Amino acid sequence: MARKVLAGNWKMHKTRGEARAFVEAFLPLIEPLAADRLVILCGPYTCLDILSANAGPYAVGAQNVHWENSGAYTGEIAPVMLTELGVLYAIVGHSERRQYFNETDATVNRRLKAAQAHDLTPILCVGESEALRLAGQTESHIRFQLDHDLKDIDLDRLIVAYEPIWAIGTGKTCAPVEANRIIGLIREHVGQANLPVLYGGSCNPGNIDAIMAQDKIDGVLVGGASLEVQSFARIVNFEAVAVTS
Ligand SMILES: O=C[C@H](O)COP(=O)(O)O
Repeated sequence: MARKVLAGNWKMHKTRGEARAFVEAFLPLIEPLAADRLVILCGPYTCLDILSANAGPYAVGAQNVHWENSGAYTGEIAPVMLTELGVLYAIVGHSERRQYFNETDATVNRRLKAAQAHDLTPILCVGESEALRLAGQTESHIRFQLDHDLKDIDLDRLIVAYEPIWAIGTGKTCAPVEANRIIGLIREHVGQANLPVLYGGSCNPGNIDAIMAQDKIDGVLVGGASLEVQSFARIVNFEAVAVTS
């Protein structure tokens, strides 16, 4: 049985001390972890060793990864620097990277390849802006991203996250039924029946059960609500409920 993925993306939050305090308080709330769940904590680079020291009930992820293993790339992080710290996953192509740091589908593709070459499982983020959604271009935009980002990528070692940009950090969650529909389209377009596809965008303790009740959603990528211990623990401990409509 494929495990449900509950991934927290701390973005540029938490000092080392704060990360240590989070883990100490978090572990008792999620252990013993149900066998059908995989928890991933994607902290800032400066916290990865702290997260790794306590890994087991959860796995450690990074928020990006470069395509070279060394070189004159100021501010970047190499795959081997992450694996040396026990990192197993790396978010690639997050909309904040695309929006603020000029990530393109070409660089996203290079990062995905490098991650896989070094046994990091990438979590590729795709999703449309509000303008694209209003223009009726959600599906075509996502298909374009997938076609370019996933060129020559091993589809057996990949997680995709559908993150509508208009739902990120806004409190405007995509309706679970609609997220389920888009996630179904993503899996179909990629052509990999067992591809894990997550939803991301204003997930919180109040909506997690409804999101996880959808049949095509394999988990969530959580930003703001993963920063607070009780909140992320409630998300990890989501209650599986049957879809009624
Ligand atoms: O990577 C996480 C997403 O950007 C979602 O962030 P959010 O849960 O704060 O909306």
